[in-house]
Amino acid sequence: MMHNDLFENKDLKLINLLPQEGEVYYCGNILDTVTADLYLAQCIDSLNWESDRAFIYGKEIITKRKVAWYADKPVPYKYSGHTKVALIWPDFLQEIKQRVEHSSGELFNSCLCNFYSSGDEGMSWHSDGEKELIDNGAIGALTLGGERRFSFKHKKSGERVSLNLAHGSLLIMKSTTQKNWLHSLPKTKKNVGPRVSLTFRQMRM
Ligand SMILES: O=C(O)CCC(=O)C(=O)O
Ligand SMILES: [Fe+2]
Repeated sequence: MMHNDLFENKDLKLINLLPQEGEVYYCGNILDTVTADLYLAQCIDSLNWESDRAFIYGKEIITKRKVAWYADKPVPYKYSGHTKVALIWPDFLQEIKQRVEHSSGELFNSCLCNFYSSGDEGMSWHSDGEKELIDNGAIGALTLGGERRFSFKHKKSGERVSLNLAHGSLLIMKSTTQKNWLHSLPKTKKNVGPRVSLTFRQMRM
């Protein structure tokens, strides 16, 4: 049995962490530690990790963070100014997707996977509003590995909201969150272990 099912367990009401113009829910752990450890090892060993390329002030850089992208079909997807083609789900990733769908009450057809090998890697302020994504579609982000801080910043007011993302936990961003808020995974000097995030998405396809 999973404990934090958003919609199955009517007693457990999740609170919207954003004060305005968006919806973010932290479900806490949806996987027990043993399962989360196993999935982390499988992700690190068998996902098709590649360095990401990004444009910073017009200059192309290769990120230390690695990414891999999976979907129901081999659809092209523009990310950081580059076009990638999605790979088809390995069985264990499909299994994780079903758990995330069950806990969030949402359906997903793609997943951008991120691998941060240490606290020296992070993700700077951005929102996930690519045109390939369904407008106001939900994103379900499962964390595996080292606990990290995650922050939101309102695009106009600069107002901030932060939380920690635990091993095996699920964060849901939905509604107008991407339109009105930026998010980031700050680097940290703390000695944190490797972290994988599986960000399940709803694409037009
Ligand atoms: O690693 C995370 O938790 C967030 C990653 C993220 O924001 C993204 O993939 O767009
Ligand atoms: Fe993001």
